[in-house]
Amino acid sequence: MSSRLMEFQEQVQEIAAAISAALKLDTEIVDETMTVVAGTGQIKKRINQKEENGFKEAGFLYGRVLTTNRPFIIEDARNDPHYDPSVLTSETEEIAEICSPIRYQGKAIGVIGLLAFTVEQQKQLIENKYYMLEFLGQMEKLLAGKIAEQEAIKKLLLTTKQLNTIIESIHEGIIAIDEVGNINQVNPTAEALLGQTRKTLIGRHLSDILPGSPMLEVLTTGIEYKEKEERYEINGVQTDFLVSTSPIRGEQRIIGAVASFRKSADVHKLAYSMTSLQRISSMGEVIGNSGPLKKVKEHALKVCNSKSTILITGETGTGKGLLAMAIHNAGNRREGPFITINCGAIPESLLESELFGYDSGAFTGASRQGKIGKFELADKGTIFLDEIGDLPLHLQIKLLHVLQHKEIERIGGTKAIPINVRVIAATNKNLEQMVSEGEFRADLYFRLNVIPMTMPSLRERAEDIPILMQHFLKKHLKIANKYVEQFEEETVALLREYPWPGNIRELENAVEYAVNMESTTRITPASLPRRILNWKKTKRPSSQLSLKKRIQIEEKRILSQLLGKYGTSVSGKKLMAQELDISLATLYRKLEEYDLLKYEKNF
Ligand SMILES: Nc1ncnc2c1ncn2[C@@H]1O[C@H](COP(=O)(O)OP(=O)(O)OP(=O)(O)O)[C@@H](O)[C@H]1O
Repeated sequence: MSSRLMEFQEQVQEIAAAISAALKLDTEIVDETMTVVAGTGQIKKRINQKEENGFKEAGFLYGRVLTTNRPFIIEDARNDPHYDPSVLTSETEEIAEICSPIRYQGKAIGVIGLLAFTVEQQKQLIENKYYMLEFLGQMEKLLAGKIAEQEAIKKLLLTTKQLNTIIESIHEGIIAIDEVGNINQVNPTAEALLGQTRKTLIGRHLSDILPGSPMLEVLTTGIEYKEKEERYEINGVQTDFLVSTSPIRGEQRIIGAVASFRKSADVHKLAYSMTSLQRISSMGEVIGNSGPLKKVKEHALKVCNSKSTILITGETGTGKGLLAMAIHNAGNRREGPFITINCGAIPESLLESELFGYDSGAFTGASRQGKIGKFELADKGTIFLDEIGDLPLHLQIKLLHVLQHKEIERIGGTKAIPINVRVIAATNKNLEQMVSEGEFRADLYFRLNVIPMTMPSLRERAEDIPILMQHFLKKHLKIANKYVEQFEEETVALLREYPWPGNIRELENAVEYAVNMESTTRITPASLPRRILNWKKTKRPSSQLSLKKRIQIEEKRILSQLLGKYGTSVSGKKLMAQELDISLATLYRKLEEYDLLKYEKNF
C-alpha cells in the first residue's frame, strides 16, 4: 500500500516546486517511510529512494522529525552529529537545512525540508529561519488539506461503488429520475421488469415509459409513498407492480426521485411460498406397488411435462391430491407454484374472486388495491382444482373461457391477463352422469378430460395395505413420539379385509388412532377405531361365504394381478387369455363383469 503522500505524488511535486520558486532553496518532501516523494534541484534524482536508509530509529534528521513530530533547524550540516552522515562522505552535498513534519490528524506522515547547497543559500536560510519555518507550516497545512480532500474523494468513490453494486444486484427494479422527470438511473432488474435496456431508458421522460406514474407527483409534493399497486402496459401486457417512491432532496429543493418496484404477482408468490404448508411430494411418496397404482404412476410420469389438462377421478381419499402434487413436482413446472383450490369447500360467493381475483373498487368492500386470484398466483406452475364437480354452473363458463383462451379477467377488470398455468382437476363425482343430468357442462368436461386418470380405490389395491400401514405407523409414531414395534397379525388381517370406504385417508386415520390408543408394544385390534371393530362383528366371516362368491373373489384377484403384469393393450390381453387358457372374448366379458376395464383410462 502506498503512503498517503505517495498517492498524490504529482500534486506534492507541484507544491515542492512552488516552495522552491518562492524561497530560492531546494525542497525535499519524504513520507513516513522516509521515501522521497518530491524534490527540486539536486533532490530530484533522489525521488523514490529512501533517505537515511529508511531507518527512523537511527536518530538522524528526518528520523528525528518523524519520531518527535517537531521541526529542526540545522545550520551547519557537516558539523552536526545528528545529520545524515552521508554528508561527511560527500555523497550528499547539503550544508544546511530547515525541516518540519507534515502532520495529518495529529500524526507525522512525512517531512518537508528546505536545503541549502551553497554558502549563500546557507546564509539566507539562517537569516530567515523563522520566516521559513512559518512558511513551511503554511505548506504543511496546504498538504494536509490536499490529503483530506483526496481521502474524502476516495471515500465518496468507495461509497458510490458500494451503492452501485447494491443497486445493480438488488432483486427490485430501481428507477431514478431528475428534477424534471427524466430517467437518469436504472438497474438490471428494472430493465428486465420494463422489458427495455438501460440505453433506451436513460434520458427518456418517465411519462413515456410509465404513463400516469405518481412518481412524478413526488417531485412536486415531496411526499414519499410505499407499496402502491400500479398498473402499466409492458410490451402490450397489463402488468401490476408494487411501487415505493421517495424524493431526493437537495439543499433547497427536490432534485429528483427514486422508485423501487416489483411485480405484484411475484410478491404474492413469495408470500405464498413462505407461508404455505405445501409439502414437497414426489412420485416416490405415492406409496404402493400394486399393479393398478403402478400403472397410474407410470402414466403420470409420462404426462408430467405436458401442458394438457388432467382430470383425476377416484373415490374420496384415494390420493388424487397427492398424485396431482407429484405430477407437478415431477414435471418441468416444478420450480413454479402448485396452487390448490377446493371448489367444494369455498362458499360460492367467494369462489369467483378466489379463482380470478378482483380489481380495486370492483365491488363495495373490495380492498382498495384489488386482489390477485389463484390462477394468477399459479402462473408458470400448476393449479389443482379439487372437487371440480362442485363448481357452480356460472363459474364453469368462466373456467371454460380460461382453458380455451389461456387468459383471465379479474372481477371488475377491463383487461384480459394472459396466464401460463397447467390445470389438474379432480373429483370423486361421476362427471359423465352429471353432464347427462345437466349439472355439469359437457364442453367443460371435455376440456378438462384431455388426460383422464383414475385413482384405484384401496379395495382394488388391497395388496398395498400392509406397506401403507407400515408407512403411516412410522409417520405417526414419530409425530406422537411413541414406541410401538409392530401390528399384531390379527390387526393386519382385519385391516386387509376391511372395505375402506374412505380409502387411504381412512386407513391413515385408523393407524393414527391406534398409535395413540395402544399401550403395549404391538398394535392390537382392540386399539382400532370402533367403526372397524364393529364392521368385523357384523360382517359375515369370509369362511361363511358361498363357494361361488369365494371363486369370484379369487378370479378377480387373478385378473387384476395379470392386468398389472401384461397391461391392457390388446396384445397384453391376448397374452393374459393365453396364460389363462380362455378365449379373448371370455377375458373381455370377465374384465367387464369385475369392473376391471376402467383402468384402460390410465394407459
Ligand atoms: N399412495 C399414497 N401414499 C401415501 N399417502 C397417501 C397415498 N394416497 C393418499 N395418501 C394420503 O391420504 C390422504 C388423502 O389423500 P388425498 O387428499 O390426496 O386424497 P383425495 O383423493 O384428493 O381425497 P378427496 O377426494 O377427499 O379430496 C392424504 O393425507 C395423502 O397424503
